[in-house]
Amino acid sequence: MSNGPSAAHPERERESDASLGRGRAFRLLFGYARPHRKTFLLILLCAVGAISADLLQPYLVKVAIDNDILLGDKGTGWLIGICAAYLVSAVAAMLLAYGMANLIQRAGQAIVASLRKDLFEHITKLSMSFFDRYPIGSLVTHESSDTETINQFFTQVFLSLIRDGLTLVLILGFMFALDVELALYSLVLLPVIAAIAFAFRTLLRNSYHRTRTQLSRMIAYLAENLSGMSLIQAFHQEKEQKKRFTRHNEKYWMESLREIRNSVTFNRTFDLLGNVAVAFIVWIGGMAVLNKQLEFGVLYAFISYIRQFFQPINQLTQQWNTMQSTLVSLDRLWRIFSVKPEVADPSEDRAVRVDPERVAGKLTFAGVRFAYGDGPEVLRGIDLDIRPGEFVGIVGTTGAGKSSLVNLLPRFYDVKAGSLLIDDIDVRSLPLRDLHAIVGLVQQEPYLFSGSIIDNVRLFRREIPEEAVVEACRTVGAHPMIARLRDGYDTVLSERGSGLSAGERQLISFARILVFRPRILILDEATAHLDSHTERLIQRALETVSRGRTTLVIAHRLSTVRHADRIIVMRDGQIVEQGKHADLIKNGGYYAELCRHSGTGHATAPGADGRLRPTSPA
Ligand SMILES: Nc1ncnc2c1ncn2[C@@H]1O[C@H](COP(=O)(O)OP(=O)(O)OP(=O)(O)O)[C@@H](O)[C@H]1O
Repeated sequence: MSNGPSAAHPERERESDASLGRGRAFRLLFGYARPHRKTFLLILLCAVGAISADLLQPYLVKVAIDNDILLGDKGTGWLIGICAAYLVSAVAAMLLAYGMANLIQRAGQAIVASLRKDLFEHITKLSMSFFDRYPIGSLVTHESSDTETINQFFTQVFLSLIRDGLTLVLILGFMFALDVELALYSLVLLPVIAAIAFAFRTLLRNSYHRTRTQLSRMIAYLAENLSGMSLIQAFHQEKEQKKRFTRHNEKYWMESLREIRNSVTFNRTFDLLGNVAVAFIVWIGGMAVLNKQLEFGVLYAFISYIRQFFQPINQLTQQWNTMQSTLVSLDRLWRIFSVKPEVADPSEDRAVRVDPERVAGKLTFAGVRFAYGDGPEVLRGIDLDIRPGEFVGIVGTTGAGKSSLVNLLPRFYDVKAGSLLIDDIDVRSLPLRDLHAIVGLVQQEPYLFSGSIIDNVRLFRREIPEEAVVEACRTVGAHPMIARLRDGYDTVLSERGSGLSAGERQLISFARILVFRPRILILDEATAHLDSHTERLIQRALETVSRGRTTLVIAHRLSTVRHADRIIVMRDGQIVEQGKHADLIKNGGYYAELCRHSGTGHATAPGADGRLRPTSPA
């Protein structure tokens, strides 16, 4: 009966293998950098200008020494001219370096901002099965620190490659232009420098990784403790947790110290090498000056260049760590970007367009089978027809498959076999936008965003007038509770609406339903203990909201569904009984047993607080 796509080969969510490699990760990065190529060209020009101006200074001093000071025949005017040129080059170097730093920051931040935006957009489109597998904490890290590492790539690694790389090349150019022989002597130490840089590179990388690992362990431990604080206090675990935190803290401290020690040793070794090189050039060059084979100014310029030669090598070596973490971050981001949503919009030729307002709300589950990922089947052949406007209660013990069943309707997951139809149209043929306008959801733990109550009801859609929101809240009975709050509808809720009780959050979700008017309503009843007043409010709100729409209620209290048109009883992924409350009780089957376990008699209807308690199957 299905007119939708076959469920036999659902599109699998694909995660790229690590084998995608760095090439593709870098291509991702350069794709983001491409729109800024003019800025990068400007950065390059600034770098060439700034470094040339910088390196011109020792040359100007050499000219002053050799052509004027030592000869003494050009007069003060000429010397002042050289000094003025020196100052101009210093100011030019400063301004160009300033421009370069600003441009690179601007390009880096812009790239990271668009990367972050795209990543967020991509994540919001991924299916629920992805979120089942992927820890939320990791996604937060990707969105915040991985993208920040990429910014560092531009503002540190890339900057260093351009600035320090060019500096090295230009210094060599100046040195060879001044005196080839002395320039060659200066390079004698190069293999030693390379060997030391190579040895330190491994040391620095290892200590960097150890520190990052310890830091993330400490943060993970901290996050876990903060979210479980009530449990820690209730079980007086403060001392034990403090001890464990101290261990993490000390390990991080030790690793940080070791990292700093390595880095300082590396820097000072380079300083020492620089001084050895200077001493060497003073010796070789000094001898040449004494033998009148070299001008004194050239020796001065060489000493200055040698001093400047070691700094860029040091900087470039230090960027190795950032480069490594950029590669790791890029790889992680690429893996997320390459995940394709398992649940996707139907292709153009398969899509069936409907007017969500005109949907009658008939539901058909035809041979539905479902499992999470490659796990065991949790729905094992569900056949069910629900009339438009019918009020259906779903009951069963914990893990029976109630939530899994209703989660198929908004396509949080797709069936593994069989089909699920709304007004005889397979849900997989409906564009997701239309489907989500048809199916409304009130979750067990309704999610409220940080923002005002009014925005939470109308979900930030400013075109929905305030009056409509107030009207909806009045209808579901949430208005008196909201009116009591200091800022009424403008009260800003904290994270996840933690200032409100579970029942109050559900009332706000009911108001959302009235505002958005879906034709089918799914309610996962709050299990948290509700006071009898809120419970009554919810019961009344449910009656109001379900009027005229097909309603599926996962009930944890029998009283909620006692008057349902039909009660569906689930066990081990199957429907074992269905019918009206009185009939089911009369049949004396599994439902009747559930009622008995929930503390209500067999013969009598469950009382107002008749809750379904988990019980082992009879
Ligand atoms: N995201 C998930 N990933 C893997 N398995 C899951 C997931 N959600 C539920 N399950 C498993 O599927 C089975 C059915 O769970 P489901 O949540 O549908 O039951 P339920 O009847 O709604 O239970 P409850 O009344 O406790 O909410 C259970 O065995 C559960 O462990």
